[in-house]
Amino acid sequence: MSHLHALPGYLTFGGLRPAPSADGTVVSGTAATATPRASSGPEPGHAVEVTRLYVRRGGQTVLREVSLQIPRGSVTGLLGPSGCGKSTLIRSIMGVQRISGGSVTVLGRPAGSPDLRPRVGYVTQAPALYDDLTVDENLGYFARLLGTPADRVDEVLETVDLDHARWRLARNLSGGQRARVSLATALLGEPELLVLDEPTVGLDPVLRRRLWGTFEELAARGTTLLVSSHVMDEAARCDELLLMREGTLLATETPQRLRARTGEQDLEEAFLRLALHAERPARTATGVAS
Ligand SMILES: Nc1ncnc2c1ncn2[C@@H]1O[C@H](COP(=O)(O)OP(=O)(O)OP(=O)(O)O)[C@@H](O)[C@H]1O
Repeated sequence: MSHLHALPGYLTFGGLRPAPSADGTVVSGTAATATPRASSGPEPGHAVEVTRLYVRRGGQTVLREVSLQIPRGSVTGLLGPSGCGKSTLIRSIMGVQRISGGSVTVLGRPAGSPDLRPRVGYVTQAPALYDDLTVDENLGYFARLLGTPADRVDEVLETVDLDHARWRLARNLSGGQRARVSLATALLGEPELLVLDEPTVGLDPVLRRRLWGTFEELAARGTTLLVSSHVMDEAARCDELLLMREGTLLATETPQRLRARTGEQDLEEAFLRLALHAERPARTATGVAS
């Protein structure tokens, strides 16, 4: 499973005490001091290009022949059932996963390149916070590292609806609240690519909707977002969908194209239809990866 790298968001390790991840892993290569971008609007080209990616974990091939492109300035949803390989693909994109074949290019550079650190933000499923600091202190600490104006902390706390918990110690927060602080930390700056591994797990529908609104606003300003989820109703909020199953990419579609292609209005039904096609290779539809 994925783990937050040393610091949530896109912060440097230099001279810092790394926050613990769930399994004690401390991963470099995804964090750095970030300067908010002055320009807005997407740059040309793809933010992420994955070509014929293979990954083995625990003696099993968990990603097979995965190829995809993620356009800049979009919200791309990475969807599929639990265990299909979403986190592993994300880890590969972040350059923290050993790969056994293929290539992964991020913002024109090999995944994990040190110079990507200020340009990429990453929030994993396991929030990593400083438990002995309050929410305000956690966010203030990262804001100072980023050189972000102090009032940005107010904004991100409002975005994740945690104003009321501002003065509480991180260790006393619920799991959902901790996840929201982690996300707030990642929102402090403005990375070119923001990768969020199941950011809405455990959140109530109102907050989920608000966060998806935030993702769309960020994309409108030129940020590329890759958001994994196994909740298919979130797929409708995405510009592009990467649909995974059992370590393979079933399809890359917009929600509209997916509905048209399968004849299903409900995206969950559409996904199931694609999955059934994949189980019958002889009848695989055009463009559906085997
Ligand atoms: N550390 C590990 N060692 C061995 N196998 C692993 C490890 N982590 C994950 N796997 C396996 O790799 C496969 C893909 O796991 P991954 O965490 O990428 O799935 P996922 O789609 O993100 O799942 P979820 O939605 O439950 O988070 C699964 O079969 C899982 O059991």
